[in-house]
Amino acid sequence: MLIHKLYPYLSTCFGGKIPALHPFDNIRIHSMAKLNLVVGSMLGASEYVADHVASLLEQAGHQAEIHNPASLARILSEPQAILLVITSTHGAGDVPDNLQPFARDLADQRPDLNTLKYGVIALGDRSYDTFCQGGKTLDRLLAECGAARIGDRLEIDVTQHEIPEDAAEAWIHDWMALIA
Ligand SMILES: Cc1cc2nc3c(=O)[nH]c(=O)nc-3n(C[C@H](O)[C@H](O)[C@H](O)COP(=O)(O)O)c2cc1C
Repeated sequence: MLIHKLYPYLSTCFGGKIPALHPFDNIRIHSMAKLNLVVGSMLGASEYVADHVASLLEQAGHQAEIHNPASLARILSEPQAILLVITSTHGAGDVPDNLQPFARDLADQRPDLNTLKYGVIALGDRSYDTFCQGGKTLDRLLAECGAARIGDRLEIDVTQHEIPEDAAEAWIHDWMALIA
């Protein structure tokens, strides 16, 4: 707020050519969010991405909690929190084993998720016909239950990104602007 104290003096020095300041011009206002990061991983790559994304979210002032394995009941208990699914694909387009109970409960229970907002980071290998199918399946299930996706789904081709965290980092900065 020092600039506001100095404004009359500076304005005089520069012949009154400094534009008037709004009292809140030097205060950045953005809201902080609680995010639940739900992880699907067999070999660890998606877990590394989740850890990295969680620390970037926290550096930006948000609250990030990693759920691995995730419980649908626990996620439903915080409908105001934003859900971020970070999952790979295994088998022939399958959701990783640790995320299967969550996906199965969503498919069976079909909860009303009209107030839930979510994002998806999908890891996969483009040489499979079922590229990123795990992430696509979670995306479809959440949308079918009425949840609203924020931004586009990120699909990381691990054959093109030796360090998937780098692709996630580039994406999360834009995505954070959408949740602020
Ligand atoms: C046995 C096996 C099956 C896979 N099946 C698919 C697939 O169907 N679609 C796809 O996009 N990627 C597939 N992948 C690639 C993985 O999704 C990719 O390696 C990912 O980085 C693994 O992440 P994770 O370590 O978090 O499990 C498969 C990988 C393995 C080892």
